[in-house]
Amino acid sequence: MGKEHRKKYRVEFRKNRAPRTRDKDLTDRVLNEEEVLDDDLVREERVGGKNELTRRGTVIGEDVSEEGESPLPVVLPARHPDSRLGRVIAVQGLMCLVEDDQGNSYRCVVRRLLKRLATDQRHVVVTGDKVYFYPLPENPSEGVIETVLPRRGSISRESKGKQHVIVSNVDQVLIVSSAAMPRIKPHLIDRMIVAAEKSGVEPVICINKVDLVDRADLMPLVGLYSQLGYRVLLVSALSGFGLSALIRTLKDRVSVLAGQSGVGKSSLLNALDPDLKIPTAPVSEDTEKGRHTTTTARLYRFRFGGYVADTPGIRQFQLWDVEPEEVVNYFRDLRPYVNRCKFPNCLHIQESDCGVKDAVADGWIDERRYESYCHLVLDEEVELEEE
Ligand SMILES: Nc1nc2c(ncn2[C@@H]2O[C@H](COP(=O)(O)OP(=O)(O)OP(=O)(O)O)[C@@H](O)[C@H]2O)c(=O)[nH]1
Ligand SMILES: [Zn+2]
Repeated sequence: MGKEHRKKYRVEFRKNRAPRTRDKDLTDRVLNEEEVLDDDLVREERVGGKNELTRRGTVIGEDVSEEGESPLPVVLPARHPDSRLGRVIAVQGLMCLVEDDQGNSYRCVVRRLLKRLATDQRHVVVTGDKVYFYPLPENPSEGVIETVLPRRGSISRESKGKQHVIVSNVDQVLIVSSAAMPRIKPHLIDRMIVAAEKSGVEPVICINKVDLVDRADLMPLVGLYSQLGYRVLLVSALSGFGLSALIRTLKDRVSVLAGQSGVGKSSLLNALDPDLKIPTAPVSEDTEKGRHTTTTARLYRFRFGGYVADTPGIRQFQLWDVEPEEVVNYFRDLRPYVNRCKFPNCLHIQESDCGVKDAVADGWIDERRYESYCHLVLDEEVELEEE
């Protein structure tokens, strides 16, 4: 993708740096308390077919990672007796805001041992992480994060060869576009599908403003994506059409809404849950140089259950550093034909004896999808102007 976008993203990143924390007292208190616990390690053992967390042979908690996920690290920091599961909903400097499953929130610091374990990561804990934490007895609204559970479906950006996670454990990206004003841009949808697939997050295509068009006109597009196995939702924030289906999709999951400006992301969130207080005013730009700041997103809880992750940068959910050879892997309609190409390093653009191009010519692959593929491989910008 073009340098323009990357640059733009970085600027937005800087704008959103978290304020410096004023919670030195809490940090100090916790660090002192930790000395006692640091050498008391917990082992993960397989007990009765499940991964159990044990301290000196006693089962103290069950591994909550789902089947097929990477197992927890073998040695984990000790569990505090009051330890419980929570989800990080925001990271502000050294503080993390953690919510338990009842929706109570705690301001937490990260245990020092945990920080030491993560050597090459700047942020040990990021928004979206599932963690074990314990509240402090002297102030139950404050706590300490002990363990971060394995992540999956993280949205991250890459800079200088390193990956920076903006939000972890995202279940789905809602690719929001509008049926009109601005007109629908299938190439942009394809681009965001690739970004979602690369992140390991399920893309859901959401076409807003269907009140402005005849829905029958959208059917070819809906059919195309449905055939590829993607969920497509037709909605209108204005008329309320399709909003109950959208609520069912968002309920109890962590979602990101992405899409170009003006398609109605804010209007949709407002229509779904007017109590959702997502600030829209741009954060003032910080020009301080030489200090690295990473913005992570923030999770907002829907009143019907589930979260939406948001930060201005995340809405322009873009491709970061997808190599040309990699692109075809994220086009599920092109992928089956690559083994028919003569050249193993075929990019399916100019090469002869190309299985993908043959499939396009024979009508097995939608031409427009193939064009999207070519745009992405050739690093061409998708038309973004308003009509
Ligand atoms: N007709 C119609 N207009 C809508 C609908 N949803 C949003 N709009 C209008 O579209 C415009 C843009 O909506 P926003 O919600 O600000 O769009 P956004 O995607 O959040 O835009 P950014 O904040 O710039 O990313 C507003 O004028 C809305 O009133 C809809 O379902 N139908
Ligand atoms: Zn080929």
